[in-house]
Amino acid sequence: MRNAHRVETVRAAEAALMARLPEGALMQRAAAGLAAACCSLLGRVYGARVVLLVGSGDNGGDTLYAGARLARRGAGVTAVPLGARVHEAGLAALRAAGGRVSDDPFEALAAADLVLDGITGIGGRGGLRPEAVPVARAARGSDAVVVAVDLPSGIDADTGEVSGEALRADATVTFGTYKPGLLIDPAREYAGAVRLVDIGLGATLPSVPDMEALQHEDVARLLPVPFASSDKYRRGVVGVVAGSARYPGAAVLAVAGALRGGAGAVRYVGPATDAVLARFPETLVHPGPPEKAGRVQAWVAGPGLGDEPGVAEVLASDVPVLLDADGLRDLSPEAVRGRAAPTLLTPHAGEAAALLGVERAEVEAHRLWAVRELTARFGATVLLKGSTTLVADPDGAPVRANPTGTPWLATAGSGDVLSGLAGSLLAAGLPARDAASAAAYLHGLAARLTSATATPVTATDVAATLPRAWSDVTTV
Ligand SMILES: NC(=O)C1=CN([C@@H]2O[C@H](COP(=O)(O)OP(=O)(O)OC[C@H]3O[C@@H](n4cnc5c(N)ncnc54)[C@H](O)[C@@H]3O)[C@@H](O)[C@H]2O)[C@@H](O)CC1
Ligand SMILES: [K+]
Repeated sequence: MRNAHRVETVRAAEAALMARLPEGALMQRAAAGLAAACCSLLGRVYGARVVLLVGSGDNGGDTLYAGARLARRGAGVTAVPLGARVHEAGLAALRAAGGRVSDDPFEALAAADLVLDGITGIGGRGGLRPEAVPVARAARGSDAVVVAVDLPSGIDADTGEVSGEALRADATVTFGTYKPGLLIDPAREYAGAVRLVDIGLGATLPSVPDMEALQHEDVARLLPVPFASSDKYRRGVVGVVAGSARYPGAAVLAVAGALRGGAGAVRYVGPATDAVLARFPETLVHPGPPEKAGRVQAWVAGPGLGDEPGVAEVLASDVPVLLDADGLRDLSPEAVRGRAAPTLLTPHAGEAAALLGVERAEVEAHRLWAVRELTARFGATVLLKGSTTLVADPDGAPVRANPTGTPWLATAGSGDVLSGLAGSLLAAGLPARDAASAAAYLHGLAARLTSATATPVTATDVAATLPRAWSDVTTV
Protein backbone atom coordinates (compact mmCIF):
# COMPACT_ATOMS: atom_id res chain seq x y z
CA MET A 1 0.00 0.00 0.00
CA ARG A 2 1.19 3.50 -0.70
CA ASN A 3 0.05 5.73 2.11
CA ALA A 4 -0.33 9.47 1.83
CA HIS A 5 -0.72 11.98 4.64
CA ARG A 6 -1.86 15.55 4.65
CA VAL A 7 0.51 18.40 5.47
CA GLU A 8 -1.00 18.89 8.92
CA THR A 9 -0.46 15.20 9.74
CA VAL A 10 3.10 15.26 8.38
CA ARG A 11 3.98 18.33 10.43
CA ALA A 12 2.68 16.76 13.64
CA ALA A 13 4.57 13.52 12.96
CA GLU A 14 7.75 15.45 12.14
CA ALA A 15 7.50 17.46 15.31
CA ALA A 16 7.06 14.31 17.42
CA LEU A 17 9.99 12.61 15.72
CA MET A 18 12.26 15.66 15.88
CA ALA A 19 11.71 15.86 19.62
CA ARG A 20 13.44 12.47 19.90
CA LEU A 21 16.33 13.23 17.56
CA PRO A 22 19.35 15.52 17.59
CA GLU A 23 18.85 18.92 15.97
CA GLY A 24 18.91 18.76 12.19
CA ALA A 25 18.96 14.94 12.02
CA LEU A 26 15.73 14.70 10.04
CA MET A 27 16.88 17.14 7.42
CA GLN A 28 20.13 15.19 7.05
CA ARG A 29 18.17 11.98 6.52
CA ALA A 30 16.09 13.70 3.85
CA ALA A 31 19.18 15.18 2.17
CA ALA A 32 21.03 11.84 2.23
CA GLY A 33 18.09 10.05 0.60
CA LEU A 34 17.69 12.82 -1.93
CA ALA A 35 21.38 12.79 -2.84
CA ALA A 36 21.35 9.00 -3.21
CA ALA A 37 18.35 9.20 -5.55
CA CYS A 38 20.13 11.89 -7.57
CA CYS A 39 23.25 9.72 -7.84
CA SER A 40 21.23 6.84 -9.25
CA LEU A 41 19.49 9.14 -11.72
CA LEU A 42 22.77 10.70 -12.83
CA GLY A 43 24.74 7.48 -13.12
CA ARG A 44 28.07 9.30 -13.13
CA VAL A 45 28.20 11.98 -10.45
CA TYR A 46 31.79 13.16 -10.90
CA GLY A 47 31.77 16.11 -13.28
CA ALA A 48 27.97 16.28 -13.51
CA ARG A 49 26.49 19.79 -13.52
CA VAL A 50 23.81 20.23 -10.91
CA VAL A 51 21.62 23.31 -10.39
CA LEU A 52 19.71 23.86 -7.15
CA LEU A 53 16.62 26.07 -7.23
CA VAL A 54 16.42 27.16 -3.62
CA GLY A 55 13.41 28.74 -1.92
CA SER A 56 13.30 30.30 1.51
CA GLY A 57 12.19 27.33 3.63
CA ASP A 58 13.38 23.93 4.77
CA ASN A 59 12.67 22.48 1.36
CA GLY A 60 15.52 24.70 0.18
CA GLY A 61 17.55 23.44 3.14
CA ASP A 62 17.13 19.81 2.08
CA THR A 63 18.17 20.79 -1.41
CA LEU A 64 21.30 22.65 -0.29
CA TYR A 65 22.48 19.78 1.93
CA ALA A 66 21.85 17.27 -0.86
CA GLY A 67 23.77 19.58 -3.21
CA ALA A 68 26.67 19.60 -0.73
CA ARG A 69 26.72 15.80 -0.76
CA LEU A 70 26.80 15.76 -4.57
CA ALA A 71 29.55 18.40 -4.61
CA ARG A 72 31.65 16.25 -2.28
CA ARG A 73 31.34 13.46 -4.83
CA GLY A 74 32.73 15.67 -7.57
CA ALA A 75 29.63 17.24 -9.09
CA GLY A 76 29.73 20.90 -10.09
CA VAL A 77 26.89 22.34 -8.01
CA THR A 78 25.37 25.80 -8.46
CA ALA A 79 22.69 27.12 -6.13
CA VAL A 80 20.21 29.72 -7.38
CA PRO A 81 18.42 31.37 -4.42
CA LEU A 82 14.87 32.36 -5.36
CA GLY A 83 13.33 33.31 -2.03
CA ALA A 84 13.58 36.29 0.26
CA ARG A 85 15.73 34.20 2.60
CA VAL A 86 17.90 31.13 2.27
CA HIS A 87 18.66 28.26 4.67
CA GLU A 88 21.96 29.64 5.99
CA ALA A 89 23.43 26.42 7.40
CA GLY A 90 22.58 24.56 4.22
CA LEU A 91 24.19 27.26 2.13
CA ALA A 92 27.32 27.19 4.28
CA ALA A 93 27.49 23.40 3.89
CA LEU A 94 27.23 23.74 0.12
CA ARG A 95 29.96 26.35 0.00
CA ALA A 96 32.23 24.28 2.24
CA ALA A 97 31.79 21.38 -0.16
CA GLY A 98 32.88 23.53 -3.11
CA GLY A 99 29.46 24.50 -4.43
CA ARG A 100 28.83 28.00 -5.72
CA VAL A 101 25.98 30.49 -5.78
CA SER A 102 24.74 32.18 -8.93
CA ASP A 103 22.14 34.83 -9.52
CA ASP A 104 21.80 33.94 -13.20
CA PRO A 105 19.57 30.88 -13.25
CA PHE A 106 19.29 30.80 -17.02
CA GLU A 107 23.01 30.47 -17.67
CA ALA A 108 23.28 27.73 -15.04
CA LEU A 109 20.24 25.85 -16.35
CA ALA A 110 21.42 25.92 -19.97
CA ALA A 111 24.36 23.67 -19.05
CA ALA A 112 22.74 21.54 -16.34
CA ASP A 113 22.54 17.74 -16.22
CA LEU A 114 20.33 17.73 -13.14
CA VAL A 115 18.06 20.35 -11.59
CA LEU A 116 16.75 20.08 -8.04
CA ASP A 117 13.53 21.94 -7.35
CA GLY A 118 13.75 23.12 -3.77
CA ILE A 119 11.60 26.22 -4.18
CA THR A 120 8.75 25.09 -1.92
CA GLY A 121 7.72 21.89 -0.22
CA ILE A 122 4.81 21.30 2.12
CA GLY A 123 4.97 24.95 3.21
CA GLY A 124 4.18 26.25 -0.28
CA ARG A 125 0.96 28.22 -0.78
CA GLY A 126 -0.58 28.97 -4.17
CA GLY A 127 1.29 28.48 -7.43
CA LEU A 128 4.84 29.57 -8.19
CA ARG A 129 5.58 33.23 -7.58
CA PRO A 130 5.86 35.25 -10.83
CA GLU A 131 9.65 35.52 -10.56
CA ALA A 132 10.01 31.74 -10.30
CA VAL A 133 7.83 31.00 -13.34
CA PRO A 134 10.41 31.69 -16.09
CA VAL A 135 13.01 29.75 -14.08
CA ALA A 136 10.75 26.71 -13.75
CA ARG A 137 10.02 26.89 -17.48
CA ALA A 138 13.72 27.13 -18.33
CA ALA A 139 14.38 24.07 -16.17
CA ARG A 140 11.65 22.17 -18.01
CA GLY A 141 12.99 23.32 -21.37
CA SER A 142 16.58 22.33 -20.60
CA ASP A 143 18.12 18.92 -21.27
CA ALA A 144 18.52 18.33 -17.55
CA VAL A 145 16.66 15.77 -15.48
CA VAL A 146 14.38 17.77 -13.18
CA VAL A 147 13.89 16.35 -9.70
CA ALA A 148 11.30 17.85 -7.37
CA VAL A 149 12.27 17.84 -3.70
CA ASP A 150 9.40 16.48 -1.58
CA LEU A 151 6.88 17.69 -4.16
CA PRO A 152 6.84 19.83 -7.30
CA SER A 153 6.80 23.46 -6.24
CA GLY A 154 3.47 25.15 -6.91
CA ILE A 155 1.15 22.14 -6.43
CA ASP A 156 -1.22 21.81 -3.51
CA ALA A 157 0.15 18.98 -1.36
CA ASP A 158 -3.21 18.13 0.21
CA THR A 159 -5.55 18.20 -2.78
CA GLY A 160 -3.52 17.79 -5.97
CA GLU A 161 -4.91 21.09 -7.19
CA VAL A 162 -2.71 23.38 -9.27
CA SER A 163 -3.72 27.01 -9.10
CA GLY A 164 -1.41 28.95 -11.34
CA GLU A 165 1.98 27.62 -12.46
CA ALA A 166 3.83 24.69 -10.98
CA LEU A 167 7.14 23.13 -11.77
CA ARG A 168 7.05 20.06 -14.00
CA ALA A 169 9.46 17.40 -12.80
CA ASP A 170 10.71 14.17 -14.31
CA ALA A 171 10.89 12.64 -10.86
CA THR A 172 9.96 13.54 -7.30
CA VAL A 173 11.80 12.42 -4.20
CA THR A 174 9.36 12.67 -1.33
CA PHE A 175 10.13 12.32 2.38
CA GLY A 176 8.55 10.15 5.03
CA THR A 177 5.19 9.52 3.33
CA TYR A 178 3.44 10.30 0.07
CA LYS A 179 1.45 13.51 -0.01
CA PRO A 180 -2.12 13.28 -1.42
CA GLY A 181 -1.20 15.75 -4.17
CA LEU A 182 1.36 13.32 -5.52
CA LEU A 183 -1.43 10.81 -6.20
CA ILE A 184 -4.19 13.08 -7.58
CA ASP A 185 -4.45 14.86 -10.89
CA PRO A 186 -3.69 17.43 -12.06
CA ALA A 187 -0.70 17.67 -9.65
CA ARG A 188 0.31 14.03 -10.05
CA GLU A 189 1.29 14.72 -13.63
CA TYR A 190 3.76 17.36 -12.49
CA ALA A 191 5.53 14.92 -10.18
CA GLY A 192 6.77 12.37 -12.71
CA ALA A 193 8.06 9.15 -11.14
CA VAL A 194 7.74 9.40 -7.37
CA ARG A 195 10.30 7.87 -5.03
CA LEU A 196 9.76 7.69 -1.27
CA VAL A 197 12.68 8.24 1.09
CA ASP A 198 12.30 6.72 4.54
CA ILE A 199 13.25 9.26 7.20
CA GLY A 200 11.81 7.25 10.08
CA LEU A 201 8.49 9.08 10.09
CA GLY A 202 6.58 5.79 10.22
CA ALA A 203 7.17 5.78 13.97
CA THR A 204 5.09 8.89 14.54
CA LEU A 205 2.62 8.91 11.64
CA PRO A 206 -0.93 7.70 12.35
CA SER A 207 -1.47 4.17 11.07
CA VAL A 208 -4.60 5.15 9.15
CA PRO A 209 -3.45 7.40 6.31
CA ASP A 210 -5.36 10.32 4.86
CA MET A 211 -5.25 8.68 1.47
CA GLU A 212 -3.92 5.47 -0.08
CA ALA A 213 -3.04 3.79 -3.36
CA LEU A 214 -3.30 0.03 -3.72
CA GLN A 215 -0.35 -1.98 -5.01
CA HIS A 216 -0.29 -5.45 -6.57
CA GLU A 217 -0.18 -7.31 -3.25
CA ASP A 218 -3.10 -5.30 -1.85
CA VAL A 219 -5.26 -6.06 -4.88
CA ALA A 220 -4.25 -9.73 -4.76
CA ARG A 221 -5.58 -9.92 -1.19
CA LEU A 222 -8.92 -8.41 -2.24
CA LEU A 223 -9.65 -10.54 -5.30
CA PRO A 224 -12.07 -13.44 -4.82
CA VAL A 225 -10.73 -16.99 -4.92
CA PRO A 226 -13.21 -19.81 -5.55
CA PHE A 227 -13.28 -22.65 -3.01
CA ALA A 228 -13.58 -26.32 -3.92
CA SER A 229 -17.18 -26.19 -2.73
CA SER A 230 -18.06 -23.08 -4.75
CA ASP A 231 -20.72 -23.35 -7.36
CA LYS A 232 -21.66 -20.57 -9.74
CA TYR A 233 -24.36 -19.21 -7.43
CA ARG A 234 -22.13 -19.17 -4.37
CA ARG A 235 -19.49 -17.33 -6.37
CA GLY A 236 -22.09 -14.67 -7.04
CA VAL A 237 -24.27 -13.77 -10.00
CA VAL A 238 -23.97 -10.27 -11.38
CA GLY A 239 -26.90 -8.76 -13.25
CA VAL A 240 -26.15 -6.31 -16.05
CA VAL A 241 -28.83 -3.85 -17.15
CA ALA A 242 -27.23 -2.14 -20.13
CA GLY A 243 -27.47 -1.48 -23.82
CA SER A 244 -30.28 -0.26 -26.04
CA ALA A 245 -31.22 -0.48 -29.68
CA ARG A 246 -28.95 2.49 -30.20
CA TYR A 247 -26.03 1.25 -28.07
CA PRO A 248 -26.00 -2.56 -28.09
CA GLY A 249 -22.20 -2.52 -27.89
CA ALA A 250 -22.26 -1.10 -24.36
CA ALA A 251 -24.12 -4.22 -23.23
CA VAL A 252 -21.50 -6.45 -24.84
CA LEU A 253 -18.63 -4.52 -23.23
CA ALA A 254 -20.21 -4.41 -19.77
CA VAL A 255 -20.80 -8.16 -19.97
CA ALA A 256 -17.21 -8.64 -21.19
CA GLY A 257 -15.96 -6.86 -18.06
CA ALA A 258 -18.40 -8.72 -15.81
CA LEU A 259 -17.32 -12.12 -17.12
CA ARG A 260 -13.73 -11.36 -16.07
CA GLY A 261 -14.56 -10.13 -12.59
CA GLY A 262 -14.81 -13.32 -10.59
CA ALA A 263 -18.59 -13.70 -10.32
CA GLY A 264 -19.84 -17.21 -11.03
CA ALA A 265 -22.33 -16.10 -13.68
CA VAL A 266 -23.41 -13.00 -15.56
CA ARG A 267 -27.09 -12.36 -16.12
CA TYR A 268 -27.77 -9.85 -18.89
CA VAL A 269 -31.11 -8.06 -18.83
CA GLY A 270 -32.18 -5.80 -21.70
CA PRO A 271 -32.83 -5.48 -25.42
CA ALA A 272 -29.33 -6.49 -26.63
CA THR A 273 -29.58 -10.21 -25.79
CA ASP A 274 -28.72 -11.29 -29.35
CA ALA A 275 -25.59 -9.15 -29.52
CA VAL A 276 -24.49 -10.34 -26.07
CA LEU A 277 -25.10 -14.02 -26.81
CA ALA A 278 -23.33 -13.78 -30.16
CA ARG A 279 -20.16 -12.70 -28.36
CA PHE A 280 -20.56 -14.43 -25.01
CA PRO A 281 -22.70 -17.57 -25.13
CA GLU A 282 -21.95 -18.22 -21.44
CA THR A 283 -24.17 -15.26 -20.47
CA LEU A 284 -27.62 -15.88 -18.95
CA VAL A 285 -30.01 -13.52 -20.72
CA HIS A 286 -33.44 -12.12 -20.01
CA PRO A 287 -35.43 -9.41 -21.82
CA GLY A 288 -36.44 -7.79 -18.51
CA PRO A 289 -37.64 -6.28 -16.35
CA PRO A 290 -34.79 -6.91 -13.87
CA GLU A 291 -36.99 -8.07 -11.00
CA LYS A 292 -38.28 -10.90 -13.22
CA ALA A 293 -34.85 -11.98 -14.39
CA GLY A 294 -33.89 -14.17 -11.43
CA ARG A 295 -31.75 -13.75 -8.34
CA VAL A 296 -28.47 -11.81 -8.51
CA GLN A 297 -26.00 -10.76 -5.82
CA ALA A 298 -25.32 -7.36 -7.42
CA TRP A 299 -26.65 -5.22 -10.23
CA VAL A 300 -24.84 -3.03 -12.74
CA ALA A 301 -27.12 -0.57 -14.48
CA GLY A 302 -26.61 2.17 -17.00
CA PRO A 303 -24.00 1.58 -19.74
CA GLY A 304 -25.56 2.47 -23.09
CA LEU A 305 -29.01 2.22 -21.52
CA GLY A 306 -30.36 5.34 -23.20
CA ASP A 307 -33.98 5.69 -22.14
CA GLU A 308 -34.52 2.00 -21.48
CA PRO A 309 -36.03 1.26 -18.07
CA GLY A 310 -34.32 -0.68 -15.29
CA VAL A 311 -32.52 1.80 -13.04
CA ALA A 312 -35.41 2.40 -10.65
CA GLU A 313 -36.06 -1.36 -10.50
CA VAL A 314 -32.51 -2.27 -9.51
CA LEU A 315 -32.39 0.57 -6.99
CA ALA A 316 -35.48 -0.97 -5.40
CA SER A 317 -33.63 -4.27 -4.92
CA ASP A 318 -31.91 -5.32 -1.69
CA VAL A 319 -28.52 -6.14 -3.26
CA PRO A 320 -25.51 -3.91 -4.04
CA VAL A 321 -26.03 -1.73 -7.12
CA LEU A 322 -23.50 -0.05 -9.39
CA LEU A 323 -24.79 2.86 -11.47
CA ASP A 324 -22.84 4.16 -14.44
CA ALA A 325 -23.44 6.34 -17.52
CA ASP A 326 -27.19 6.63 -18.25
CA GLY A 327 -27.88 5.14 -14.84
CA LEU A 328 -26.48 8.35 -13.35
CA ARG A 329 -28.62 10.67 -15.44
CA ASP A 330 -30.98 12.74 -13.30
CA LEU A 331 -30.18 10.54 -10.33
CA SER A 332 -31.53 12.01 -7.11
CA PRO A 333 -29.66 11.62 -3.82
CA GLU A 334 -32.90 10.42 -2.18
CA ALA A 335 -33.16 7.46 -4.57
CA VAL A 336 -29.77 6.29 -3.33
CA ARG A 337 -29.73 7.40 0.30
CA GLY A 338 -32.78 5.32 1.17
CA ARG A 339 -31.17 2.03 0.12
CA ALA A 340 -30.13 -0.50 2.73
CA ALA A 341 -27.61 -2.26 0.46
CA PRO A 342 -24.47 -0.50 -0.82
CA THR A 343 -24.59 1.68 -3.92
CA LEU A 344 -21.55 2.42 -6.06
CA LEU A 345 -21.61 5.35 -8.50
CA THR A 346 -18.96 5.44 -11.24
CA PRO A 347 -19.15 8.83 -12.98
CA HIS A 348 -16.54 10.40 -15.23
CA ALA A 349 -15.86 14.10 -14.74
CA GLY A 350 -18.75 15.19 -16.99
CA GLU A 351 -21.27 12.98 -15.22
CA ALA A 352 -19.93 14.03 -11.82
CA ALA A 353 -20.33 17.67 -12.86
CA ALA A 354 -23.95 17.07 -13.87
CA LEU A 355 -24.69 15.34 -10.55
CA LEU A 356 -23.07 18.18 -8.62
CA GLY A 357 -24.52 20.97 -10.76
CA VAL A 358 -21.12 22.45 -11.60
CA GLU A 359 -18.98 22.76 -14.74
CA ARG A 360 -16.86 19.81 -15.81
CA ALA A 361 -13.69 21.92 -15.48
CA GLU A 362 -14.60 22.46 -11.84
CA VAL A 363 -14.57 18.72 -11.21
CA GLU A 364 -11.31 18.23 -13.10
CA ALA A 365 -9.59 20.98 -11.14
CA HIS A 366 -10.90 19.79 -7.76
CA ARG A 367 -11.16 16.03 -8.08
CA LEU A 368 -10.76 15.22 -4.40
CA TRP A 369 -13.44 17.71 -3.47
CA ALA A 370 -15.75 16.35 -6.18
CA VAL A 371 -15.49 12.70 -5.14
CA ARG A 372 -15.98 13.57 -1.46
CA GLU A 373 -18.91 15.84 -2.19
CA LEU A 374 -20.68 13.18 -4.27
CA THR A 375 -20.11 10.60 -1.55
CA ALA A 376 -21.57 12.93 1.05
CA ARG A 377 -24.59 13.96 -1.02
CA PHE A 378 -25.55 10.48 -2.19
CA GLY A 379 -24.42 8.50 0.84
CA ALA A 380 -22.82 6.13 -1.67
CA THR A 381 -19.38 4.88 -2.59
CA VAL A 382 -18.14 6.90 -5.56
CA LEU A 383 -15.54 6.02 -8.15
CA LEU A 384 -14.60 9.18 -10.05
CA LYS A 385 -13.00 8.14 -13.32
CA GLY A 386 -10.02 9.97 -14.73
CA SER A 387 -6.32 9.53 -15.30
CA THR A 388 -6.07 9.01 -11.55
CA THR A 389 -9.37 7.44 -10.65
CA LEU A 390 -10.46 8.21 -7.09
CA VAL A 391 -12.66 6.07 -4.85
CA ALA A 392 -14.36 7.54 -1.79
CA ASP A 393 -16.56 5.81 0.72
CA PRO A 394 -19.35 7.33 2.81
CA ASP A 395 -17.92 5.84 6.02
CA GLY A 396 -14.92 8.18 5.74
CA ALA A 397 -12.24 5.53 5.04
CA PRO A 398 -9.15 6.96 3.29
CA VAL A 399 -9.84 7.97 -0.30
CA ARG A 400 -8.06 5.66 -2.71
CA ALA A 401 -6.23 6.88 -5.81
CA ASN A 402 -5.70 4.35 -8.54
CA PRO A 403 -2.06 4.20 -9.63
CA THR A 404 -2.46 2.09 -12.79
CA GLY A 405 -4.28 4.52 -15.06
CA THR A 406 -3.08 5.35 -18.53
CA PRO A 407 -4.27 7.99 -20.99
CA TRP A 408 -4.94 5.13 -23.45
CA LEU A 409 -7.97 4.28 -21.35
CA ALA A 410 -9.71 7.40 -22.62
CA THR A 411 -11.36 5.34 -25.32
CA ALA A 412 -15.00 4.62 -26.15
CA GLY A 413 -16.51 1.80 -24.16
CA SER A 414 -13.71 1.42 -21.61
CA GLY A 415 -16.04 2.66 -18.86
CA ASP A 416 -18.58 -0.04 -19.78
CA VAL A 417 -15.92 -2.70 -19.21
CA LEU A 418 -15.01 -1.13 -15.87
CA SER A 419 -18.58 -1.09 -14.62
CA GLY A 420 -19.10 -4.74 -15.54
CA LEU A 421 -15.87 -5.68 -13.83
CA ALA A 422 -16.60 -3.74 -10.65
CA GLY A 423 -20.15 -5.12 -10.53
CA SER A 424 -18.80 -8.64 -10.83
CA LEU A 425 -16.50 -8.04 -7.85
CA LEU A 426 -19.48 -6.67 -5.91
CA ALA A 427 -21.44 -9.83 -6.69
CA ALA A 428 -18.48 -11.91 -5.57
CA GLY A 429 -18.86 -10.29 -2.16
CA LEU A 430 -16.33 -7.45 -2.06
CA PRO A 431 -17.35 -4.30 -0.20
CA ALA A 432 -18.11 -1.45 -2.60
CA ARG A 433 -14.88 0.44 -1.89
CA ASP A 434 -12.75 -2.64 -2.49
CA ALA A 435 -14.71 -3.71 -5.57
CA ALA A 436 -14.32 -0.24 -7.06
CA SER A 437 -10.63 0.18 -6.33
CA ALA A 438 -9.65 -3.37 -7.32
CA ALA A 439 -11.61 -2.98 -10.57
CA ALA A 440 -9.96 0.35 -11.37
CA TYR A 441 -6.57 -1.20 -10.68
CA LEU A 442 -7.09 -4.25 -12.91
CA HIS A 443 -8.70 -2.16 -15.63
CA GLY A 444 -5.80 0.30 -15.72
CA LEU A 445 -3.26 -2.49 -15.61
CA ALA A 446 -5.00 -4.32 -18.46
CA ALA A 447 -4.85 -1.15 -20.55
CA ARG A 448 -1.18 -0.73 -19.72
CA LEU A 449 -0.42 -4.33 -20.63
CA THR A 450 -2.34 -3.94 -23.88
CA SER A 451 -0.60 -0.70 -24.76
CA ALA A 452 2.84 -1.91 -23.67
CA THR A 453 4.00 -1.39 -27.21
CA ALA A 454 2.66 2.19 -27.12
CA THR A 455 -0.22 1.38 -29.44
CA PRO A 456 -3.79 2.58 -28.99
CA VAL A 457 -6.10 0.17 -27.18
CA THR A 458 -9.78 -0.54 -27.63
CA ALA A 459 -12.24 -1.36 -24.86
CA THR A 460 -12.48 -4.88 -26.29
CA ASP A 461 -8.68 -5.24 -25.94
CA VAL A 462 -8.87 -4.05 -22.34
CA ALA A 463 -11.59 -6.58 -21.50
CA ALA A 464 -9.65 -9.36 -23.20
CA THR A 465 -6.50 -8.47 -21.26
CA LEU A 466 -8.20 -8.48 -17.83
CA PRO A 467 -7.24 -12.14 -17.18
CA ARG A 468 -3.58 -11.26 -17.79
CA ALA A 469 -3.85 -8.31 -15.42
CA TRP A 470 -5.51 -10.56 -12.82
CA SER A 471 -2.73 -13.12 -13.09
CA ASP A 472 -0.07 -10.39 -13.05
CA VAL A 473 -1.49 -9.14 -9.75
CA THR A 474 -1.98 -12.53 -8.11
CA THR A 475 1.35 -14.10 -9.04
CA VAL A 476 3.68 -11.64 -7.32
N1 LIG B 1 10.61 19.90 9.30
C1 LIG B 1 11.62 19.06 9.10
O1 LIG B 1 12.46 18.74 9.91
C2 LIG B 1 11.74 18.44 7.82
C3 LIG B 1 11.31 19.15 6.72
N2 LIG B 1 11.58 18.71 5.54
C4 LIG B 1 11.49 19.62 4.41
O2 LIG B 1 10.92 20.84 4.79
C5 LIG B 1 9.88 21.19 3.91
C6 LIG B 1 8.92 22.11 4.58
O3 LIG B 1 9.66 23.23 4.96
P1 LIG B 1 9.02 24.64 5.32
O4 LIG B 1 7.99 24.44 6.33
O5 LIG B 1 10.14 25.53 5.63
O6 LIG B 1 8.28 25.04 4.01
P2 LIG B 1 8.79 25.20 2.52
O7 LIG B 1 10.22 24.99 2.39
O8 LIG B 1 7.88 24.35 1.72
O9 LIG B 1 8.46 26.69 2.13
C7 LIG B 1 8.10 27.66 3.05
C8 LIG B 1 8.64 29.00 2.61
O10 LIG B 1 8.28 29.30 1.30
C9 LIG B 1 7.55 30.52 1.23
N3 LIG B 1 6.48 30.28 0.26
C10 LIG B 1 5.23 29.80 0.46
N4 LIG B 1 4.58 29.67 -0.71
C11 LIG B 1 5.43 30.08 -1.65
C12 LIG B 1 5.34 30.14 -3.06
N5 LIG B 1 4.22 29.80 -3.71
N6 LIG B 1 6.42 30.57 -3.75
C13 LIG B 1 7.53 30.92 -3.11
N7 LIG B 1 7.68 30.87 -1.78
C14 LIG B 1 6.64 30.46 -1.06
C15 LIG B 1 7.09 30.82 2.62
O11 LIG B 1 7.10 32.17 2.84
C16 LIG B 1 8.13 30.10 3.47
O12 LIG B 1 9.21 30.96 3.73
C17 LIG B 1 9.33 19.86 3.47
O13 LIG B 1 8.62 19.94 2.26
C18 LIG B 1 10.60 19.05 3.34
O14 LIG B 1 11.23 19.31 2.10
C19 LIG B 1 12.50 17.57 5.39
O15 LIG B 1 13.77 18.08 5.55
C20 LIG B 1 12.26 16.54 6.42
C21 LIG B 1 12.40 17.13 7.74
K1 LIG C 1 9.97 21.32 -4.19
